[in-house]
Amino acid sequence: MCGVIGIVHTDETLVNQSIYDGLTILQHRGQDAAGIVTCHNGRFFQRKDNGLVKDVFRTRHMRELIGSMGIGHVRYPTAGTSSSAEAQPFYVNAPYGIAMGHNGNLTNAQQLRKEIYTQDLRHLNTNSDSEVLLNVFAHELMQQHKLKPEPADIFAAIRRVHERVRGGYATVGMIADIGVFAFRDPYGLRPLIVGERENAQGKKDYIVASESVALDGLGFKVVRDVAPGEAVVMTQDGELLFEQCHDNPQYAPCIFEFVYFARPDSMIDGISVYKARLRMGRKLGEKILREWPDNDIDVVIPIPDTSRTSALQLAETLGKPYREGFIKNRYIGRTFIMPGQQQRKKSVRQKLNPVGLEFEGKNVLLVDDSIVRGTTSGEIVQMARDAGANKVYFASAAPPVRYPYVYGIDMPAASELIANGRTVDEIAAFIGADCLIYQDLDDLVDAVREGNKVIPCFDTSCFSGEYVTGDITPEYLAELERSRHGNQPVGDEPVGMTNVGE
Ligand SMILES: O=P(O)(O)OC[C@H]1O[C@H](OP(=O)(O)OP(=O)(O)O)[C@H](O)[C@@H]1O
Ligand SMILES: NC(=O)CC[C@H](N)C(=O)O
Ligand SMILES: [Mg+2]
Repeated sequence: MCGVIGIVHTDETLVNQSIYDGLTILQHRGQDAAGIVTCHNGRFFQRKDNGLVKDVFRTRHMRELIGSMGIGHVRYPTAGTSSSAEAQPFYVNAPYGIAMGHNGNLTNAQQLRKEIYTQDLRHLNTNSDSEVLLNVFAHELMQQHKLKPEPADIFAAIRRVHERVRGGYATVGMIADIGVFAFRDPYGLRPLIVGERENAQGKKDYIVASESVALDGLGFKVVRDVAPGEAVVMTQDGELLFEQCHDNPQYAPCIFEFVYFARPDSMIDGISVYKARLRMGRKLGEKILREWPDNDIDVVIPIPDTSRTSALQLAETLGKPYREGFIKNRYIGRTFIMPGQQQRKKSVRQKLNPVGLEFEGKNVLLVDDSIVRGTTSGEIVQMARDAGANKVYFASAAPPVRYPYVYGIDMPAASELIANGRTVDEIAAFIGADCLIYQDLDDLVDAVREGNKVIPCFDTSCFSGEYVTGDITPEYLAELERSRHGNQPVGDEPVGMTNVGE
């Protein structure tokens, strides 16, 4: 899950610091690479590389990122490789000069790649699906045949993008000397929200970002979420224009954003992530009371960070004490989005350490938001036992993850998923828990949907195997598994156009 951001300052103050700060707020969506492109007098200025935001941008880079509008990206690779050549935003010079950052995953990238070479006569320099998306957009904008594009031309090009592209995409781009634009796939799989604030000159500055927390942190007020299939253009002249660019959009946001990805203090599609997680905890607690009324749980312990919110409410529902039995090393990031199983496994032990007195002689219920590869749960159950727990029970606020995810979360191989082909008892045995309780899918959907009943459904593909885009075949999944199993080694990098002279 990557994070995207675009800002236009209409009073012409520099935008670089705002984008940097926004990317820092969105860091939880991607820890592998970061990039900023700004625009000044029709020229783009770019800095991108592998690393966290604080490491990629030094003062010398920030000084050179001039201009009052810009876009930024934090990356968690889900296609291509983790090479710095695939850090975003990407850039093409024709037409006009366009830079673009993408959150999501295209499911017809291979087909588009061929079309781009053979029909559009354009060049791709990396294995990234985001570079594909940019080139489709650029080609379609070129087809409008304008010396200077109007917002209507940008919307027309995005309409064509929706016709050609399949998959998940929340995209933020910038056209030199024109402005920032953004669009969301016709299912709204990935989140995207627009905000505005008054600047010192009494004019409006505009922002578009993956999550509302970025707006909060930078002092912007929410205008609204970008609707599925919709696009927004924010010009340097101070215009903010929305247009629906798809004939048949269908709201089906990814439910995993609410389970794990998004920050709890974000609002996505009108739903408070925090409240959704509280409801997940309550529903899971009610299930435990229903199915195991005479349980002998002494204490509820969350596995930091993400499960804290649901674990708190679960404990309250059970009427059991909630204790912070694991202390998280604040300098270690999210393990699930790290590339490579070895790094993920090592990081769990470095990241979490038990407080012995919360475990000694007790029957503990450990709560996590989800169990995906079982990297965290396997290690944690053992740590609880080593710390002296009597019984170790485990609860997951999400149902078993049994199917690959194809719209922008890196779980491409069914064989990597601990719940694939295993019963709940087998999973419990695998992670070494005395008992394992999963949330039911209907309860998860209800917990999220209660926040905004207007949303008819969610993409629940990793739990249900039902893919909302309707184009995911067993052959596609087999090829995906073959190409991405275990994450591609960085040594397989394509030779991309990298930053030089740093
Ligand atoms: O079964 P697994 O493959 O281990 O994946 C699931 C775990 O990974 C995530 O934690 P992560 O450390 O990424 O982030 P967090 O600190 O936000 O909980 C998630 O919250 C689970 O704890
Ligand atoms: N997590 C994402 O949104 C990834 C975007 C894009 N597919 C990439 O791999 O760079
Ligand atoms: Mg976690």
